[in-house]
Amino acid sequence: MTTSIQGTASQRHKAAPAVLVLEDGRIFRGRAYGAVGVTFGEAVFSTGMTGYQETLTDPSYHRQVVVMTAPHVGNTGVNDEDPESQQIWVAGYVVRDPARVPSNWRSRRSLDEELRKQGVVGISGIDTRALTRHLRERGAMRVGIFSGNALPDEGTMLAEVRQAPEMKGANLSAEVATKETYVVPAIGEKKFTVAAVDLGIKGMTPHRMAERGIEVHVLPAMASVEDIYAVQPDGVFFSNGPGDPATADHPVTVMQAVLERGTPLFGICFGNQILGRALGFGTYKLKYGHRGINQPVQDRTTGKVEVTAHNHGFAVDAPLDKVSDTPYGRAEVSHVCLNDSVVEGLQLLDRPAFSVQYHPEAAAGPHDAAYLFDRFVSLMEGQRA
Ligand SMILES: NC(=O)CC[C@H](N)C(=O)O
Repeated sequence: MTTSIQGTASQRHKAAPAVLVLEDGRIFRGRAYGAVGVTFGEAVFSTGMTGYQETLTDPSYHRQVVVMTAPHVGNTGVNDEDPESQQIWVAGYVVRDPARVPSNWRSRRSLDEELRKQGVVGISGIDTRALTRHLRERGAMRVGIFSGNALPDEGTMLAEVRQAPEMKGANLSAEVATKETYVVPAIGEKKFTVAAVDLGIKGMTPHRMAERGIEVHVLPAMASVEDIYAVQPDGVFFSNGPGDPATADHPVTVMQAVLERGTPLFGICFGNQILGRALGFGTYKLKYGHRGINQPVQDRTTGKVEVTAHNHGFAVDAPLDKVSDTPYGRAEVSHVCLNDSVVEGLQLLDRPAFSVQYHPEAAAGPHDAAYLFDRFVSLMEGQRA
């Protein structure tokens, strides 16, 4: 144990210098954390104090550099049970004060080690509170992290950041989704079959369905309507995922065909934005998004407030105060964020379809919204009755 403490401390002492450069010219200097190198992405902040493994492995974070507002990160190390996908997806990782000694009965290795193993460039030792306040004031923006002993001058780094692609207009689902269909079997007795379109799905989502007796066929992002109906689904699901929903034309068209047929439909996060578009609403980029595990959302059908996990930078532009007429019948905003009145859920009144912008699978996060998976089951039961 003593050796590992000394080892970690001396490694950190020796960590190469690192610089974080925002596209508006603001610069933070710290030390390399994880892999040494260069990375670019969209700078976003997450306020979750726990669940860093789930955050890092959520495919929706593809091409984003995540700033953790919690000052201590890595305290419980890295285990083999909590990842939400096969790899870390964040483009870069920004922490204030990494754990010197990870400690947890499930821990297999340190977070620093895992980031290095997976080639994820990070930075530590910077004022993440100041950085977060900056992003709140100026909005999410492009960022670069540069680490190593021979760094380019500031002007060169800034020019490189400004050449990196923006999140607005990015079409990324196919880069993270499965290439082949796979099946997550029902736990216990099988009651339903669901076709889940993988736009960047988190592992906990099919698991939450499997727990309810659903056999989940996870299909690639570019799956066709025929591919979906080939599995004879009782319901169709559209997952979370990275990128700008305004670019996701293929899933929108596919979803419209599902709505047309009246198959029970459920969407989470990107899936909610796809439903918004399928109904004819627009989407827009939020100034700095919602990312964390304690966002208050009101379910407008019951009036109940739930504390929920979020990870979204875009939102649906639908009217809060009226029922809308759409090509698939009447639709309404079912959930709303109590911090800023952003649309957090949609439901159709004449067809069995609904979606939420946040994460009822709760990985990580509170379980307040688990009832939404039961609502999906009720829709499928209703269709059979
Ligand atoms: N978690 C998600 O599905 C995110 C959806 C979309 N990429 C956004 O940022 O809003």
